[in-house]
Amino acid sequence: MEQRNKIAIIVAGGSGSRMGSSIPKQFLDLSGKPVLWHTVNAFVSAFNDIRIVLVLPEVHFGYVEPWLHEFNTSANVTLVKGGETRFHSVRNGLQEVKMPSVVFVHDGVRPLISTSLIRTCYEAALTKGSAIPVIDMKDSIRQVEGEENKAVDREQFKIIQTPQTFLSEWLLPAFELPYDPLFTDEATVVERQGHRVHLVPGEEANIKITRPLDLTIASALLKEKNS
Ligand SMILES: Nc1ccn([C@@H]2O[C@H](COP(=O)(O)OP(=O)(O)OP(=O)(O)O)[C@@H](O)[C@H]2O)c(=O)n1
Ligand SMILES: C[C@](O)(CO)[C@H](O)COP(=O)(O)O
Repeated sequence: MEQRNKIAIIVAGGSGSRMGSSIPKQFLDLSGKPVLWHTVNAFVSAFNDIRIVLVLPEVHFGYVEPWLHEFNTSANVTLVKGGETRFHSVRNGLQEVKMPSVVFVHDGVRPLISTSLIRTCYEAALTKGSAIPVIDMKDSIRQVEGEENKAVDREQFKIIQTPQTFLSEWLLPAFELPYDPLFTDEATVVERQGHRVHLVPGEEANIKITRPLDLTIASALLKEKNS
């Protein structure tokens, strides 16, 4: 199979308002290392020829410099300034994609991503153009409209994860579209450009650290993973 350059855009440009911590959640401690360290480590462990683009608020560049050298030996890590929304942070990161590549876009706050899911996304994107990890819903869901609410069939819905992975020739033109608040992930942007996105099975453990409880869960999952 054809091989491609691999580039991971890890977005960590948010402020973590739902976490409510004094420093953004991507820099909080998770089992002795910053959350973001675990995320970068997963990509570097998946491929030894991957390039990492780390998108951060400029004021926080100093937070990663103490440990970045650990990864700069095996991977080439570039720091890029974050944007106003996740979409703008991804767009800033994409400026670094200058050659035909498979591009992973991953939330910096999903530190439990496995190397096998990263590799699966790469292979699927090579053949299908894109790979979007999804998991099933396990709760019942209801649609709320004003004062009314009604049950809906959860089999018709999936929970969307990252890394959302694409051939660069799909992703780069899509990110020239004007921003729309509905662009909460890359699949939505690429779909707006006219592509059908390809879903792959995600992982229950690939949680997004959003609120304080998620950090407790991530810590337990990491202990189990490393035991
Ligand atoms: N302007 C932004 C906003 C978000 N992100 C990143 O996108 C990922 C998913 O976003 P989310 O969990 O919503 O993070 P925050 O925006 O930081 O959190 P909150 O919405 O609670 O403020 C995170 O890794 C976050 O750092 C980013 O790079 N740039
Ligand atoms: C990209 C994402 O993680 C897929 O589930 C999600 O859309 C990010 O949403 P957020 O509101 O920025 O946390």
